Order: sequence, then structure tokens, then C-alpha cells
Amino acid sequence: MRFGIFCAIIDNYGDAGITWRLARQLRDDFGQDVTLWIDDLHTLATLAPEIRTTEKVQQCGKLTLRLWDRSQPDEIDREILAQIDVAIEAFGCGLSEPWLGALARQCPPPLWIHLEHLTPELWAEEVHGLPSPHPRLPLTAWFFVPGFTPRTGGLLRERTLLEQRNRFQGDPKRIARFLDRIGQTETLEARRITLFCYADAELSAFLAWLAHDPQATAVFVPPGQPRQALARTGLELGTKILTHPDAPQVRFVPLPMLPQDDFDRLLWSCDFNWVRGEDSFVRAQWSARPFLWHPYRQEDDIHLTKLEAFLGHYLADAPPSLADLATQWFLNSNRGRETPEDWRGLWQRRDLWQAHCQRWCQHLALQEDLCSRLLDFVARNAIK
Ligand SMILES: Cc1cn([C@H]2C[C@H](O)[C@@H](COP(=O)(O)OP(=O)(O)O[C@H]3O[C@@H](C)[C@H](O)[C@@H](O)[C@H]3O)O2)c(=O)[nH]c1=O
Repeated sequence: MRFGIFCAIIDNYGDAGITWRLARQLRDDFGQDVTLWIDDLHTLATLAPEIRTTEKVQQCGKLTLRLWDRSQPDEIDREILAQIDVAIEAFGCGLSEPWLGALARQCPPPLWIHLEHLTPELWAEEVHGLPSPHPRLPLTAWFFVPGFTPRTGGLLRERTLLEQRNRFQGDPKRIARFLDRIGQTETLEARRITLFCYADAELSAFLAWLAHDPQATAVFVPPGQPRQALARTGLELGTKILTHPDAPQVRFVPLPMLPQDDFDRLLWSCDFNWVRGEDSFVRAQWSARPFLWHPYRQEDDIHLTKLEAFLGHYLADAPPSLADLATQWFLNSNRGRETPEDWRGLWQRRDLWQAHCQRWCQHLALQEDLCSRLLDFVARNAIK
């Protein structure tokens, strides 16, 4: 089958990260032909260094990457469009009339899928799979809503992901080799934490907890917003490791943006991951390690509703002593109101928490992954 995926980058990395991951998995795990039209190669190249930002068209095996001119398709775009079976419009990026017209000219037209943002909310089940006929063109959009339950679009999970993770986490030599490759062998003995937060994250309680905890800790800090959040606390991280001024056991390690697969390895090798948005949030769950999630901030605190819905799934079967503390901590942190005691309390229950993350990951892995559900959806609704 031939897939066309359309992605416009609004801000951050999630849109590029998710569509790139989806395109690669359709190619690698399911042998599909994929064309990914994306309107910003530079953002994509930060997570996929093999991408050449100067080339508007590039072939990555059965995956064709094209710089997307959203105004209208050129002749080659039209040729590809004429052959695709499934058009995936990611995150409401909007296909302009000339692009939609080219799709509609196919006879019969391709299956047109609106890939929505992941949501843990109940409406994911209600909206997932609904059709929405175009008012004028002979095209029907189908909503595909990723989520946490079997009646949604599920979560992206590559076929061998969890085996790879198990091999990695179970083998200290692999972890050491990875840390060596990213130049961080000296963090081997320390507690390791990834800090991939937004610029407005309130870090003072987290830093106070670390400073009063005698355990040696390395905090890995990717570029951009996490460093801005750190800078707001007076810690300016440059290109070198920075030691906490009041706590020599705490070090902040600047990392470059890693390729997506290495980012997974980073999460797998950490004891705790602070993640955000959508894709890193899902990857943290596949790492089966304790994590904190800051959803992408939305108007009217919609992100807090999302968070509460997620906690309802995630902590439903957790021991009550963990569930109560974790709920309070997630909510407080997302409101910028958590205390060092929130951190301390949870960390004291680390074994319980770790075991819960493992069980949660297993629970999610019992469900079909997003690509399998997508292919099943296509098979059930294909017009041609
Ligand atoms: C730090 C780091 C991230 N990544 C990848 C992992 C993910 O694919 C991507 C980060 O995406 P997210 O975790 O989703 O967080 P984000 O904040 O960057 O993206 C967000 O952008 C908004 C516009 C969307 O509306 C949100 O839903 C969300 O997707 O970056 C790397 O590959 N290497 C790295 O070193």
C-alpha cells in the first residue's frame, strides 16, 4: 500500500517527531511505501541527523521525504498523489484546495485520515473512527485518535521496541557503551535523570529536593526550553557540565538533541525522566521507568483535564499509597506548586513506583500498537 503523510510544524518537535516515527514504522515494520510531506526539514533534522536540509526530495529506502509546499502540489507531487491509497493529515495541518483537489481527482479517491493528537480523555473513544464527509469534494475524512484504550487509535510502538529495551536495560555494558558514545561515562555511577521540560516549568522544588539528597545525581538537559527553565532558577548551563552551587553531588549535563533512537536509549538508561508533550511522554512509558509528564500547555487549563484523565488510567491499579502521592505530585508540578516533600515522598517509594511503571508498560503492550490499528482501520475502510 502507498501512504502519504502530511505534516506542518507549528512549534516544538512533537509534530515532526511523531510523523517521522509513524513513517519509519510503516516502512520498517510493515513494508509500506510512504511519502512524508513536511514543511520544515530543519526541525526534522534535529531528531533525524541523516536528513539533508538542503534537499527538497530525499529517498530513505521505501520512505520518500518531500519538502511540502503547502500552497499547491507540483507535477511530481501530483504523480505521487495519484498513486497513494491513504492520505494522513497530521494534527489538523490542513490540506489546501489544490492538494485536496488532486486527491479528490483520483477515482476512487484515497482514504483520507485525520490523525489527531494523543489524548487520554474519554472522547478519544467516541471520536475515533468517525467519518466526516467533505462538503463539496468526493472525499471523506476519518478521525484517527491515538489513546490509551483498545477503542482508540492506540500508541506508536515499534515491533521490537520492548525487546530492545529489555536487552539494553538488562546489560550494564550496553548502558556503559551508550553513555560512552554520548560522552557521559562519568555518570555511570550516578542516579541519572532526563530533564526534557518546557521553558515555563517551575524547577525550584525539584532542585531543592536534589540539593538536600546526598545521592550523586546527573541531570541530562537537552537544548532549548529545558535550559531556559533552568536559567530561570539562576543556573546558566553552557557547553560544559555545571555543578549545583550548593550541592556538589548534583551535576547538570548539557546534551545535544539526540537522534530519536538514542533519545530512547537515554530514557532507558535513566532512573527518572521528566518528559513533555506527546511523543517523549509515550516513550517514557515504554522505558518503564518513573516519569513526570508536563502536557503541552493549552488555554483554559485543558492540559490539566488531559493530565487528570491520564492519571485516571495510569494510576487505576496502583497501590493507593503511591496513587495518592503521585496524583498530588503530577498535579502540583503542572500547576507550578509542588514542594521538595512531594519529590522526597515519591522517591522514598521508588521501588513501588518502578514496579508500577513496569506493570503499566506491560498493560499497554498487551494492546495493539498504533500502526497495526491504522492498517486494520485502512483494511476495513479501504475504498480501493
Ligand atoms: C530531547 C530530544 C527529543 N527528541 C524527540 C522525541 C520526540 O519525538 C520529540 C519531542 O516531542 P514531544 O515529546 O511530543 O514534545 P514537544 O513539546 O517537542 O512537542 C509538542 O509539540 C506541540 C506543538 C504539540 O502540540 C504537542 O502535542 C507536542 O507534540 O523530540 C529526540 O529525538 N531527541 C532528543 O534529544
